Amino acid sequence: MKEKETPSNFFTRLKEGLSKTKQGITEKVDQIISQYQGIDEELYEEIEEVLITADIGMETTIQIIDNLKTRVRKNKISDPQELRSLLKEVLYEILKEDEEFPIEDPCVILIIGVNGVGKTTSIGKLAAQYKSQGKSVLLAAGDTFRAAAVEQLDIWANRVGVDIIKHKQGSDPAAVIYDAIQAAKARNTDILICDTAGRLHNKKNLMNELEKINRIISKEFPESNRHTFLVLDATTGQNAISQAKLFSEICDVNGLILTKLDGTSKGGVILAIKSQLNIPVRFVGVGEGVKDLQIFNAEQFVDALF
Ligand SMILES: Nc1nc2c(ncn2[C@@H]2O[C@H](COP(=O)(O)OP(=O)(O)OP(=O)(O)O)[C@@H](O)[C@H]2O)c(=O)[nH]1
Repeated sequence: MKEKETPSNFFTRLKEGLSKTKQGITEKVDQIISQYQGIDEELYEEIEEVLITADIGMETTIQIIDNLKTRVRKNKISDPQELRSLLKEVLYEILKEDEEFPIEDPCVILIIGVNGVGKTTSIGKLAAQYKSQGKSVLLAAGDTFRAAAVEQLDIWANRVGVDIIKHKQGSDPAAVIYDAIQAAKARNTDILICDTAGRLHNKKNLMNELEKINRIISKEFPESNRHTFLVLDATTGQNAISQAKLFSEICDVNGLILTKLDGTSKGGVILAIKSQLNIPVRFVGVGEGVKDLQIFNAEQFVDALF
């Protein structure tokens, strides 16, 4: 029997996916707190160490500790046990979303990111989600560089039951996007999701390629709503931040998909990403299953951690 998707099993999957990050942050903080009778500088230092080792990064950790201290002072708190809920508040403040995130049809979503971060899988999962919401979805196999990329996307298209526009390996990605746009317009497709190659070591080429693709979308599909989502692999920790910085220099990234949060204790990197780069996290990947890509919700995320 097919499992029915309810908010509670959605949250359970998020919670399970974040269990290692929880062990690395919250459970360690709990252990430390339990050893203290009062709040002093040593306690803050121990918490600071936990946050840094959980890949939250120095800058963001300092910000968190400062906020924590301010709240302790303001609320005249002396019991270390109360630090827990204050820390939860501080993390929520960093992660909370203030923008709405509408996907209005027709829409073109460009998926960018280096190889192996989970681009193809995320495209498949997104396609499945939108399809289940009754949207028509078309995929464009714009990663013509890597041998198996088109094949992999094709497998996802079949699995999900959506159409795909593909050319031979080595062909011009911009030509694939051009054809996909014509097909999307002719078929009245709601959402066109485009894969791209992630050759970050060749920054100039990548920049040219993305510029060309963007020019084609602007010219051929000006009426479309556009999103560029950068896919980052949470298991790479601080490396994910460098990738985000580099990609934002190359093009306008207006959303992040943070994958593989399950199986890593480095999920704290999401806090560094949110506070250091001004790019909203839109989706989080918490498993390999088709339903394991969730719209990011700060409140749920923090609840799952505590
Ligand atoms: N555990 C887990 N695995 C994931 C998640 N997202 C993707 N993966 C796995 O990560 C691996 C790489 O994913 P791909 O989608 O092939 O990555 P890609 O970025 O498209 O890579 P290239 O096609 O090489 O550019 C696959 O084995 C996926 O199943 C996730 O959220 N959790």
